[in-house]
Amino acid sequence: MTAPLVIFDLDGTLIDTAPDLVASLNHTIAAADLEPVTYADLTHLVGQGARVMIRRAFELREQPLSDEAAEPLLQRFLAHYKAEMPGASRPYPGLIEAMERLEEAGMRLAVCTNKLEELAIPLIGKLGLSDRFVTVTGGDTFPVRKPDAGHLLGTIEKAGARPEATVMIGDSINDILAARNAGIPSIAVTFGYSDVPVEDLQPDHVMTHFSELTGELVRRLLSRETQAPALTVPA
Ligand SMILES: O=C(O)COP(=O)(O)O
Ligand SMILES: [Mg+2]
Repeated sequence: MTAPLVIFDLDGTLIDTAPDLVASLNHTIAAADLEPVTYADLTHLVGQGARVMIRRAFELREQPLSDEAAEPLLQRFLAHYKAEMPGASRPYPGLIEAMERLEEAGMRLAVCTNKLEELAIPLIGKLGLSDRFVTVTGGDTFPVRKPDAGHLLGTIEKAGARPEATVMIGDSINDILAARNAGIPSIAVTFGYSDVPVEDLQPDHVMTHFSELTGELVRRLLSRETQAPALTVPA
């Protein structure tokens, strides 16, 4: 039997990257004389990677952005973000202990993020987390990205795991929809960058702190089909 796999989203789930995303985005859009964005704005901008984040910032400020103008702005963002990395970004409280618990329970861990690989992989490395994950896939690893099921299924395949034995943990609609599209259980964290209450996304479980993440919880979510008959009311 293959070991269960727990897949984590990155921004807003594993790592609190918001201050650095806001700083690099504001550095980027300042070149086009756009007003800086705030943390509250970020919840509407983040989720589909840097290119989309820049485009959404222009939409927020009701400014046009041509494809030709977007490319140098993306390069400006990447250069700034890479130069500062890891900046103020830190793992969320309790993450390391939670990962250790899952490893001790015989589970394997992976990352599935819409962040570009060239940002995600070094960031995880600089925070000393690389050895924890069997694979890290980014928004540009496959032809599709979250919420497309292909991103999660591709991550599962790279990890040598099976969809039936995988749980997804994330902070946004992209993560919960990707899990639903791939037919795997999802855990939504409340401490990330969702622009709606995560309960509204109807994940299989809601988590307010990593202290709640145990092997027992993962196993319970994986066996939900077998649990379902026990919940039916006898005639
Ligand atoms: O950087 C983004 O826009 C999204 O990244 P995430 O998928 O790790 O949340
Ligand atoms: Mg996220």
